[in-house]
Amino acid sequence: MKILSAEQTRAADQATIQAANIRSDQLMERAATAFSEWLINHLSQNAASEVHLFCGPGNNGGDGLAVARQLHLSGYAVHVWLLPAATHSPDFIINRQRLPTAVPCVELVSKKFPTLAPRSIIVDALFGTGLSRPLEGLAAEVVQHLNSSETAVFAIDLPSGLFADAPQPPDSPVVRAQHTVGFELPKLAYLLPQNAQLVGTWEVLPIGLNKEFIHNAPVENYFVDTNFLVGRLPKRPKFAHKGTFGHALLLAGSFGKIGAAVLAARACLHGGVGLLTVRTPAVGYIILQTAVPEAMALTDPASDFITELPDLKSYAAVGIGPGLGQDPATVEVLRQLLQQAHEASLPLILDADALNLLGTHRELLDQLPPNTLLTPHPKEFERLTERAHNDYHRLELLRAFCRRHTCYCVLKGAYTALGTPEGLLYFNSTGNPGMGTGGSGDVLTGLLLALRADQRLSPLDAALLGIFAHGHAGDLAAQQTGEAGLIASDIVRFIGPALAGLER
Ligand SMILES: NC(=O)C1=CN([C@@H]2O[C@H](COP(=O)(O)OP(=O)(O)OC[C@H]3O[C@@H](n4cnc5c(N)ncnc54)[C@H](OP(=O)(O)O)[C@@H]3O)[C@@H](O)[C@H]2O)[C@@H](O)CC1
Ligand SMILES: Nc1ncnc2c1ncn2[C@@H]1O[C@H](COP(=O)(O)OP(=O)(O)O)[C@@H](O)[C@H]1O
Ligand SMILES: [K+]
Repeated sequence: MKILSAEQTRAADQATIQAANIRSDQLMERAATAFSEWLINHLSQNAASEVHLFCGPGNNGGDGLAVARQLHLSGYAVHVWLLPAATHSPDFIINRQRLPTAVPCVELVSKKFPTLAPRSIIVDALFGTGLSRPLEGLAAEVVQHLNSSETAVFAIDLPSGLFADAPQPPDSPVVRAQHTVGFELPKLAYLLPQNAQLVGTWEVLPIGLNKEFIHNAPVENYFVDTNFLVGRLPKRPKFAHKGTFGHALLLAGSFGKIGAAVLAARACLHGGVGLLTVRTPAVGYIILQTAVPEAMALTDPASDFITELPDLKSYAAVGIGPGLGQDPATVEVLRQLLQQAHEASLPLILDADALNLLGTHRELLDQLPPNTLLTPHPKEFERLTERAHNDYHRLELLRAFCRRHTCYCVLKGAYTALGTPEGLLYFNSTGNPGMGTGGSGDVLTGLLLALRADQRLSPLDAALLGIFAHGHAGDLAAQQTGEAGLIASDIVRFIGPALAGLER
């Protein structure tokens, strides 16, 4: 799915109105109906005594008024509270007129805000994508009042005060919603950690926005769901053999961290690689051969760290980093790997300590072969770049980093973001907080290595499929283990089922 800017969302509205030959108030009615149906469905499980709708002067307020009418006609006890304004949008005015007189509708007055009965709910329809500046004055007071009440808030399109695709100044008032319900496509604001307490859980409802407009809209951000990827993983041909799927080399582990190599190796095998060779320090030999008999062990002469780069000529892709440690000899291995992989156009994946080494030896960043895939968590990313002021800034750093180094970079977390050399960002939709557990990232590296070794996949598809399947495997595992009980090995067990759903 594409993520449109606030401006493009308005243009999509207009394109839909023209192409479908409908009036703008008819499109508003669609949006309001979708929201009302969602809310009624939601409330049937959590009975509410009263619904209080707080409506602003624009189309977000117009949506709120249409929802108020629909809920009233469905038998709900509804109260409308209007934010006074000098001007109102035409569709606000139409829906104000359509509001049945039986619905109490009152203008908000400073310091005389309504006290809400227990078990009532709030619908926040003050401001949506048309927010043009931070809230102040009466609007800010209303937001503070809503946030201080114990009542659950359901936001239409955006929690009021939050910009759809830009940061607001620190401490500017924003509604804290339990749920945010948007239309057709997700907004960038939904996906950022800094907005988690404001947006709450979210979903988007289809309202038939013009497909052609969306198809042609140039965007920098995508939201990757099942539909986006399904069919992108090639099936394994009948007469395929292990050579078809590539031979991967994994350099991982150090004394005390051979487990990281084991996890990445298992994930790589479950990711469908044809052959896997693992380079660990000598201390890892018996552990690896015992824990992962399917992998070949190519042990380093040194006991505790990797100190020598093996010959690379048989491999289709190389992954380096999980549990690697940061011994000076390992830096030289990384330096040689970057150089030789560049010469041989060998796909590379860099994770964990390989990234930390890049952070302390920044000159190596200029040696990254084109299309290298890096998988930092935010702290590792900071070591490669700089400290971000906020989540939007971090995403711009990611875009710039990928452009500058012609690389793919996976910024891990909830809604993991993949940056591409073109400066595009792809946000992943799968995964759960149970995956915040040691070794989850090693599993991702192994899986990505398998997909990069498969020559049938582009670098972009390999990365997107790997990130999505990793999160989905975590979700499948959590159904059995619960989130707290989830460990990285559980993710590995579900890689197969997660990939199967994506096959062509
Ligand atoms: N395609 C879709 O997704 C569809 C979207 N739809 C709905 O439309 C919504 C967008 O509506 P919208 O464009 O009218 O903007 P909205 O958010 O109501 O605010 C604009 C008003 O607020 C005012 N204002 C702004 N900032 C302010 C501030 N800080 N403090 C005070 N005032 C401020 C601004 O005035 P001005 O900036 O001109 O001074 C103007 O009066 C969208 O979120 C969704 O709910 C559906 O109906 C149909 C399909
Ligand atoms: N709250 C979350 N929601 C979704 N995915 C998560 C969440 N927390 C962690 N993950 C995923 O788990 C993995 C953790 O990686 P990382 O931090 O490198 O762990 P480790 O270093 O322990 O292996 C990443 O792929 C990340 O996207
Ligand atoms: K709103």
